[in-house]
Amino acid sequence: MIETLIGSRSFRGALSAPGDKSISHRALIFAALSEGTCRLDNLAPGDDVKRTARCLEAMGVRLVRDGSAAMVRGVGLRGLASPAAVLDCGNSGTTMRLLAGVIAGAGLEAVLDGDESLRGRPMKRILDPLGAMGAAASSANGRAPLRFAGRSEPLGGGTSHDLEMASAQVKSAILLAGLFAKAPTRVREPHPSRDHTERMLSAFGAKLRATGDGWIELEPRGEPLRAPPTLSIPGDPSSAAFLLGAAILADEGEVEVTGVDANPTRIGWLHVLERMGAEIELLPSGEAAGDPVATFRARGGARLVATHVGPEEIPALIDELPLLAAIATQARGRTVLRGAAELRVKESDRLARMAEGLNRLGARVEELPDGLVIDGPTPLRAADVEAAGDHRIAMSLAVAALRAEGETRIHGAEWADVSFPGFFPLLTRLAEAK
Ligand SMILES: O=C(O)C1=C[C@@H](OP(=O)(O)O)[C@@H](O)[C@H](O)C1
Ligand SMILES: C=C(OP(=O)(O)O)C(=O)O
Repeated sequence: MIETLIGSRSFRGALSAPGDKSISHRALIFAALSEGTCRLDNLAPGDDVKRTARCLEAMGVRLVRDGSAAMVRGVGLRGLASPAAVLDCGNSGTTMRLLAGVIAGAGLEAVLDGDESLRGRPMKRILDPLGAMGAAASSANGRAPLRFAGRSEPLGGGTSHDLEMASAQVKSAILLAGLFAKAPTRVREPHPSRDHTERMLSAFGAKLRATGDGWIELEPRGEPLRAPPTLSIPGDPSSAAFLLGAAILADEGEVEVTGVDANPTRIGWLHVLERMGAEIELLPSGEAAGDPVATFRARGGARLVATHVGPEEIPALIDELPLLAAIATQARGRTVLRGAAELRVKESDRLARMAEGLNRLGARVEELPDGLVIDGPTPLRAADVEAAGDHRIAMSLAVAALRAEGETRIHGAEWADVSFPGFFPLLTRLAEAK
């Protein structure tokens, strides 16, 4: 599907963000592994989270959806059944990697598969630690489909995993498998990645502790996990970022997004934008699902300056880096984004796709093996650009397109539905608002 966007000087509106994708996946999984019924409100609307829900159903979890809410009847740590058919994770890396941990821990016989993009993404990073924990997980080439042979004995546990890379998905796969093990599981990463799994494990009654030197230790437990009767998912900062970014690039207008998750492991991009001189603020407004929540406000018209982003900052802005690249085209000076080689193995090669798309729009972007160099500001002009089967690329190029003179055509715009259904009509409405 092609979406046409007309360059606009203003961008304004007040809204709430759709439910957070990362927290939604985990809320479904933890509710499924608990005993009792849990109502989840404001689940993320995109296709990725629907995949997790359907896979859990295929493993015997009763789930009744009602719009953005769902009632989940948990089956407990021993109640999952081996699925009769291949589990289709679609485009969702989080679904595949987190469920791999659950399946390995529960000793189910299962096959996890996905679409062409997901079949191209590296899975050895979870197969190796799960194998070290005793799971019989295999794959022909370190990629999906992933096969799990069933086992009747619980995992032994007692393993320590000192990860080479910061990855919430790898950390979560290990901790989820560790929930079923007989002895404690320890994991450590070089920089902190999003900590939703840790927060939720503790909230559901698991025994998790952080040792002073960066290790997280999960103790096995005799008692079942306990879900709260209701859990309200906060808004997704990674979705809100696109609307705030569009406001920052506009000459005038203001966008306010309420109820957004403000977990520090998710909002590194906000600090980078502040450093670039953007007018953006965060007004704390409470808590949801154990995370701080805030209203985020951004205004157009500020003169942006270039910045450097290094490896230690990447985990807290990993999904927003394409957006930051789009914004950097309008900043004075040379922006250098480094330590982001991981972007090459997301839904697409996000470094290559952003360099290509932004250069087509008239920007000056060069690729590095692990990042991008962007010289700005450059006036952007309309062009035909490609989402390349990647929701974040579709939305980042859309934000740049609003800054371009003329009508930009975004091919494959429907991919935005993976995390933010309704994004394009919303973006157009805010760009046209008086
Ligand atoms: O755990 C999660 O919910 C996610 C972790 C990140 O991936 P990695 O753990 O592979 O960095 C992120 O890119 C993805 O969108 C969601
Ligand atoms: C990388 C992403 O998701 P996943 O890894 O779950 O496919 C994303 O949402 O940008």
